[in-house]
Amino acid sequence: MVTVADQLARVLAAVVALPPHEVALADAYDRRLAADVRTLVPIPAWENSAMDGYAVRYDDVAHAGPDAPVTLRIVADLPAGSSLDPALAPGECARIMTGAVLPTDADAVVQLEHTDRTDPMAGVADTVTVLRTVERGQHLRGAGEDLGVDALVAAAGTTATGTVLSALSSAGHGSVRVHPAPRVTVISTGSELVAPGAPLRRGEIPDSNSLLLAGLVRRAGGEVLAVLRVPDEPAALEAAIARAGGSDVVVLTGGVSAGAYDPVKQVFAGSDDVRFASVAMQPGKPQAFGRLPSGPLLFGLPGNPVSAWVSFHVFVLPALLALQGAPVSELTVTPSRATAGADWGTPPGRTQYLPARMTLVNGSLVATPVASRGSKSHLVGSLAAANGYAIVPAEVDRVHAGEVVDAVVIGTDHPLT
Ligand SMILES: Nc1nc2c(c(=O)[nH]1)N[C@H]1C(S)=C(S)[C@@H](COP(=O)(O)OP(=O)(O)OC[C@H]3O[C@@H](n4cnc5c(N)ncnc54)[C@H](O)[C@@H]3O)O[C@H]1N2
Ligand code: MOO
Repeated sequence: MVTVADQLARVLAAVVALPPHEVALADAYDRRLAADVRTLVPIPAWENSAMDGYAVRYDDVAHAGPDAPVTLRIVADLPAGSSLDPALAPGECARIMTGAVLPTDADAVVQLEHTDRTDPMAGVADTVTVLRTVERGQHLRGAGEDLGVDALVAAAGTTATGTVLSALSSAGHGSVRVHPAPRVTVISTGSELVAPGAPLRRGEIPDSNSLLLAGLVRRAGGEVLAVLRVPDEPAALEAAIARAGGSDVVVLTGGVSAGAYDPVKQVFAGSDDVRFASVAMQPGKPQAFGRLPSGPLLFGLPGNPVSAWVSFHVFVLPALLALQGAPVSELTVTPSRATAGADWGTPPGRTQYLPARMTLVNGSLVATPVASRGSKSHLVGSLAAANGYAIVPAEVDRVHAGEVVDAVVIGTDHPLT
């Protein structure tokens, strides 16, 4: 048997990030940046007002107060977006709105509540009386006070969230180079599989892996090109694989162990392209991985649903992230320490990946098996409650409630509570 680390190393050695392309910011959501992005314009772009009020010369209002009101002549009105730069002589000011560029001659803003013109809808008067003094520079937002020109906004590998894209747009960018979404074909093999909801004849079961894997692929940033279901016949599998030629990744389930009708084994027997491995993990022992001559990476995951779920997180997810340009540091998860919420048994000689409900109890992580029968690979019903998994070393025979274990929070399925 090979170790999980060796199998993952084999997978990652075969993956290079997909070639980047330039897309409009609005089309970049959830993609990874292909290069560091720096500011083209400062943020803020202009020195501007933080308040609705009056742009003044500080010296005019330095001594203003309730007992010493200062009346100024209003010579301009500056809404946000105005390109005007009115000259202000001593005793003059401009009405200004939040976000409008400060006139070159002004060096402070008096908010309108501190004048006798408190009604913003009343139109611009000829004069305004300032009833309170300000600091020099008060209510100004300096050009570049957040980020100057040529400052780093987001590093290569960052995911383009709405937050990141808003920063890139503010930095003067309209488009950005990103790695595309990996295109993935999901293939379920098994003559026992029928469409969800179809009545079951003796021996048949619903094909649940198709939905499982298509969902996980999308969550991981992949684009699901096709979801195919094929019987345990090599010719049918070969036809499905031929259809998947335009994909970056093919994820197959089933047919990778020792069964008499396991088509994946039959199709790739003796192939240099796709290799089979017994990995020292439970679930997830039988694995196939390689690159098809037509280009796509191929993952042959065990058909048992929990095995497929675990195998996805351990091997396919890191590959999908690497294809999208995620930094190396994100490709291997560093488990958290969690307290076991119950006793459970573990398999001999294999690292256990136990689907768990992760919760926070008094601020500390607790990992509780989602199935009373532990990590058995067919327990697909209880998998719906999992939001993480515990990782138990091969040499541990049994986990007792209260012991500390390694665990990974997947998090997005059920928030930690
Ligand atoms: N003699 C041996 N038998 C098995 C071994 C072994 O080493 N020697 N390994 C066992 C382990 S461990 C696993 S895991 C499974 C993996 O089997 P396969 O990948 O060949 O998968 P299948 O036999 O096709 O199916 C296994 C199981 O999963 C169900 N299944 C398959 N596809 C789906 C699907 N799309 N949706 C829902 N359920 C699915 C299938 O009906 C089987 O019950 O092999 C063990 N056997
Ligand atoms: O390794 Mo299998 O994946 O135990 O069920």
